[in-house]
Amino acid sequence: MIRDTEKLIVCPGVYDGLSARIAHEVGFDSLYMTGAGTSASRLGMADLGLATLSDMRAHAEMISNLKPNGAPIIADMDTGYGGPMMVYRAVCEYIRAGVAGFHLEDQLLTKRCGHLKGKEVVSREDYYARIRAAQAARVHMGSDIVLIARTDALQSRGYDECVARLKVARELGADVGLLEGFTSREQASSCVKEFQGWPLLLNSVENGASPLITVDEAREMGFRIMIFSFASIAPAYQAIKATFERLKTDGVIGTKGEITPKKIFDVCGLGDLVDIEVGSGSSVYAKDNI
Ligand SMILES: C[C@](O)(C(=O)O)[C@H](CC(=O)O)C(=O)O
Repeated sequence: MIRDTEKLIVCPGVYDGLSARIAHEVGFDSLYMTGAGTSASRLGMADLGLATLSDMRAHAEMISNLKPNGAPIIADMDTGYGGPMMVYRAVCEYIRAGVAGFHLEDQLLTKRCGHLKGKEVVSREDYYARIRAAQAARVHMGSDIVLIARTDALQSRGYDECVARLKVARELGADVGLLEGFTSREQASSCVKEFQGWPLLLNSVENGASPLITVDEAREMGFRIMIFSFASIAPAYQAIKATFERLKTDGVIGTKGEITPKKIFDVCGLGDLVDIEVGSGSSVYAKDNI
């Protein structure tokens, strides 16, 4: 998609099957599987490098295959989960899982969310080794999976170091760049100019380390992909907590009447599943009997 359009691709962050289904229901062209959200939903753990390749790959595979041939999924690949061999393996696994694009960063394996303090990055050479391994994997697999080079060096090493790292990542074959945690709009805008002709991705984390930049502003600046990492996990937290509090105090959940169990199952593909069953000649799940 990034190779076929000049438009800004807007990806809501999804963290589980239901949030991915809701993104499909609303009709987004592309989705982002957040690592922070995967860690929270799959492990119940903070985004501190605890999710393994197996956790991430399994989650990405489930989300990517909810709608085969549907909106492509960009998935977080964190640090690549080890040295170059492991990065190579991670990319091969994401390709087999049906992921359309992934971002690979330069934080230490003991990483943390890009919007926390105290981030450290590996040396330039170690980072480039990760990018080379990722590039080799997709070449060997004959895959067009999109390689997004991310740097988290801004906090500890400054803007110029980020630009230097991304320039080499571009030379090594990365399709897209991601400078994590811009501290101002001016910085975000000048970064796009710096890399004119090479697509940049903007990670929007409301209430995170960066100023709020709207989709229109990002488009105006020239970003080509925008992900909203917390677009489902933050509102889910808010809504679930408010509901649980109501349950505790009032003894009811209080959901609107139209939110029936069937409504939720419809969002989760009930119609398509029944079509498969009926089309196969079975009447167990007939349309008028469910
Ligand atoms: C983009 C990110 O990698 C994610 O997991 O969604 C996180 C988001 C976050 O935790 O704020 C990141 O920016 O590191």
